[in-house]
Amino acid sequence: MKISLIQLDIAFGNPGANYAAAEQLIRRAAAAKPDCLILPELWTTGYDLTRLEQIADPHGAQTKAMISALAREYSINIVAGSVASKQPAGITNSMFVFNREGGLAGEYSKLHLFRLMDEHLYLQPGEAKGLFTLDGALCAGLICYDIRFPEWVRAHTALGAEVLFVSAEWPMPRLSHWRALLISRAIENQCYVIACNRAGADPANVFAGHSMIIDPWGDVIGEAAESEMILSGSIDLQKVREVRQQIPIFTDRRPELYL
Ligand SMILES: O=C(O)CCC(=O)C(=O)O
Repeated sequence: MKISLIQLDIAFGNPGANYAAAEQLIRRAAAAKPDCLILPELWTTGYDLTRLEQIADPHGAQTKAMISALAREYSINIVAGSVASKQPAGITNSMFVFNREGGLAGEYSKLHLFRLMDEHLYLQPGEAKGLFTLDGALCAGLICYDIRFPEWVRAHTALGAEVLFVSAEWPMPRLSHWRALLISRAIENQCYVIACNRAGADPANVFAGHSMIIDPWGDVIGEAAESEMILSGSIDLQKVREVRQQIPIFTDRRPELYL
């Protein structure tokens, strides 16, 4: 499975510019015929939280229409990062996943809102897991701060997820945490981690880039620099099965004693 990560530099509070830039990069990445693309977190608005009421995508409709059409046109799977999606009960930070036919394969709303960046004041948290299937592989979607919660990640891999797709707007000052947390999640869950961060800066933060592809042994098989770019790499699900057989942690774990 060939994956491309679109490490977009997001225009602050400007959905029009971001839809156009993302479409251009998706078309460029799709020309190389990957099996799957992934975008970063909140890629239509960035962290312009105080204006989300005006700029969030109602029901994610514009995002879904654009990504579904591109997935179908190129016959690729697209993990559409996350966008601010305006629902009757509030605004969620939601990931939409489309399959090669352009059908909605999954939907996940960020469960852990990041207080340090005031997310809890403007967003409603999700309440459900982010499992979905792409080309027969069971995958999980996670959003940024979620990777600091190993028990949440395990809730997905204990059900069989073999690939974790992480979309993020992770700031530069904690780049060392980003790398260590992602590598740890890959090692302890013996799965692939495909983590797409944004590039660039907004009025409050400089973001780290460094999108990563990590294999089930914890080896980094691809890592972006800081600026806007497309990172590509291949994953082989057989490797997940081999590592899980070699060190059978899912057989040896004793969850009944962990509470
Ligand atoms: O956990 C962190 O350090 C960064 C999290 C974050 O930026 C986010 O969830 O948006």
